[in-house]
Amino acid sequence: MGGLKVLFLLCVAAVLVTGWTLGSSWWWHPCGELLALAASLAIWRWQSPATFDRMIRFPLRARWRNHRIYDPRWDVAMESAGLTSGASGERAVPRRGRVRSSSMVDQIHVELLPGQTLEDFAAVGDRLAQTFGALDCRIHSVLRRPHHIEMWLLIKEPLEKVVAPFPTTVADLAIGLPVGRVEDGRVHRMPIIGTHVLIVGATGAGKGSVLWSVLLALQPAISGRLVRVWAIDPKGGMELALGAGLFDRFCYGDSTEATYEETFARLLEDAVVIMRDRQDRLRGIARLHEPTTDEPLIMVVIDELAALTAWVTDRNLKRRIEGSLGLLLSQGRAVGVVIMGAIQDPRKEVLPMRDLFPTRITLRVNEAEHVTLALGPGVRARGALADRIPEQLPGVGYVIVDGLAVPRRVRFSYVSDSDIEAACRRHSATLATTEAVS
Ligand SMILES: Nc1ncnc2c1ncn2[C@@H]1O[C@H](COP(=O)(O)OP(=O)(O)OP(=O)(O)O)[C@@H](O)[C@H]1O
Repeated sequence: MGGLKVLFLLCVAAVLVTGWTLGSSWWWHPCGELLALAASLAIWRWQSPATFDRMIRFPLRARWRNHRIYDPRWDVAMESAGLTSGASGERAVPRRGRVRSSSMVDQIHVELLPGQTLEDFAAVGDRLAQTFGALDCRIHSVLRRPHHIEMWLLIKEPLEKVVAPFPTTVADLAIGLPVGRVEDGRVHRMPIIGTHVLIVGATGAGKGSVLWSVLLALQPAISGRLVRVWAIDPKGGMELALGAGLFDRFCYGDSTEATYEETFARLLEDAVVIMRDRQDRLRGIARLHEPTTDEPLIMVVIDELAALTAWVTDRNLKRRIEGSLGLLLSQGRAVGVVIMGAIQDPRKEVLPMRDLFPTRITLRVNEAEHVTLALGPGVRARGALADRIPEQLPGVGYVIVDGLAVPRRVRFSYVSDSDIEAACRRHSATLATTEAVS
């Protein structure tokens, strides 16, 4: 902020000095001042576009849009969306507060009328967007103000740009891995310790990019031996094989093995053994396991969960796999044995234990019902319209975040093959250095 103040003072000084030096005649004075002001603003914008936008461009834009769009259309919009109350003539209209703008979104603070809820606004989001000429209208709750909401009117699709992977360090493991961009421009951090992650999405929705965003972000912790990844890729290794160098164990359903599901069952059973062992040692000592090099976090990554829960034909194997998965999902996270799995079809008959995943991400799905199945009842009504994500936006999805009533829309990083290869190289280099030192 210090730099900003200096910049601002420099601009003011430039205006005064130029105005004073050029203003030798009565008409030059205002012209000189104006010219100097314009020049100062141009320099400001050139030198620090982010602060210029935040302090000058966006506040002016908010005022302009409020004056041109929201002021004249507000009452009509509320009336036509059925958000007013009382008899005609003395209609009560929800009060509009401050408007904030960015280049993509207008955010309007609204005070609810007695008896109104956030869901009332979310249910008519389409109408509000249409009336205000926006692409979409999303409703957010306001922290510690249960009678207020924030309307987000999307002027441009904020998640259109592909997101590059974020650089990470071992410290990110504790604070949440940076894996995507939220529609308000912030970085989305995903907690990994103490949770299981379920990724739901139709084919081509970008489930692979979520898996890889997490794995890539974990690379420093994997290289630091704080995390060990056990990967299962039932699609013959097509999705995960490129990053096999990062994994401690990798099962991919080798076609030469008649019962390759046996290897999946064994991997899960081994994870259960570690879980049991840790339970015995941690009982009465700690309630949540903290990863160390001696006791790392074990993350079991499963690319297509349905191949383990629904498509296994051998009854005995199916029972073994389901038994282990159930145990890991219900007891593993406290002792540092967690699961991250992707699936296309979230129905109960395909994934009976889906409610045991505390972190759930829904990318584009084909049916509205899949949103409710994946994220829980009422979440779609609060804005998680995953069935309406266009096919042109792979990697975009909704995430439920602890403490937020409204689902968060995120675009996950796009991880290319060369990003994965580079992560494997970094990992090998770190291991080689560690071995050379010890
Ligand atoms: N985050 C992203 N940003 C930009 N493009 C992406 C992103 N994620 C995926 N894509 C694009 O979408 C395509 C499909 O992605 P991906 O293979 O990850 O989908 P999927 O859900 O795993 O599909 P399937 O279930 O068929 O394996 C990719 O080839 C990639 O080009």
